[in-house]
Amino acid sequence: FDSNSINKYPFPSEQIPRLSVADPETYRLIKESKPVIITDTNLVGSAAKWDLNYLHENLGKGLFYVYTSNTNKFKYYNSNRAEQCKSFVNPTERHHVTFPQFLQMLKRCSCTDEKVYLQQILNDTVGTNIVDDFLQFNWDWVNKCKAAFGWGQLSSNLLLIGLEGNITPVHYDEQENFFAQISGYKRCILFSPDQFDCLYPHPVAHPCDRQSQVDLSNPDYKRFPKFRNVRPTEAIVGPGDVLYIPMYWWHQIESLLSRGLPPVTVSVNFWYKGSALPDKIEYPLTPQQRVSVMRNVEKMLAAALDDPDKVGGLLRSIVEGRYTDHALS
Ligand SMILES: O=C(O)CCC(=O)C(=O)O
Ligand SMILES: [Fe+2]
Repeated sequence: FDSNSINKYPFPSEQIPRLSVADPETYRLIKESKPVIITDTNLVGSAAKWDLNYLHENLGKGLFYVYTSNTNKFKYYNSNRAEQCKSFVNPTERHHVTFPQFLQMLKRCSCTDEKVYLQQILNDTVGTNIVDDFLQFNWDWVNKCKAAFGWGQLSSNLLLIGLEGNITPVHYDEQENFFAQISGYKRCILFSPDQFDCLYPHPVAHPCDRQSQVDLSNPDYKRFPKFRNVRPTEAIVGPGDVLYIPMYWWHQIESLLSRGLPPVTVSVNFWYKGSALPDKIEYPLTPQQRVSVMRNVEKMLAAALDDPDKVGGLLRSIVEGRYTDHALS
């Protein structure tokens, strides 16, 4: 990758450890819900040949979700909620197209400022060669991890084909993630769930639930003063690397400029449901459990008031002058 293409940010960061699949330390970190780059897993080795030509020939006639953006940012939004919310302006446009149509869109990008990003959950419309490659993923290893960490079911594998320079802005997911890089390089900037207050996510009922309101490249410190305290941990993943993104960990993912051709990055993630609650809750709650509690409170209020716009006012009535100035004593 081209190191000149690495964005500069106004915060210091640490490096995510990079460890072998054979190193016991890898599993200690995953057990503690800490990010780690795992090398030599051969998790998606059978997909190393998934370049645009091979995918074109083998992906089949199904339809793919492709997003277009007039900036290089692809902020996720819930399209059902976006439709209900009149004042919301979609940050990207979503298209449902065949793979050849996606290739056309990629070609067109080279002469406009528009960027495209294919993000499609792998399904049974793919051709037999892709099915064979999929079956040769290192299921033995991931299944062992799933069992060892008590994770729930594999919920999906998202295929991501992005253009260099594409950015997925900072957000968190409610699932465990083995993020497998196939081709090209991505910079992954992660923030632990205890930095919730610094990252100011949109309200839970908002179309951009789970996304931070802060633009990392141009933070509005007036609105988001605590963003000054963020301390991420980051790494660059390349072909063959697997990044463990723990549930509720914030992440921003940036496709770096490649020196070679074609200028695309290919990744497949493995999203797993989190582990079941322990029999006995221990206190203090973990930062992850705290986020989960906050989400539930917001959801209950939105449902009870039957109007997400009224949640803020009610929360203010509870808090202001009552929990703001005094300790409980
Ligand atoms: O690779 C990307 O651009 C985003 C991936 C992501 O956010 C995820 O796998 O959870
Ligand atoms: Fe994500």
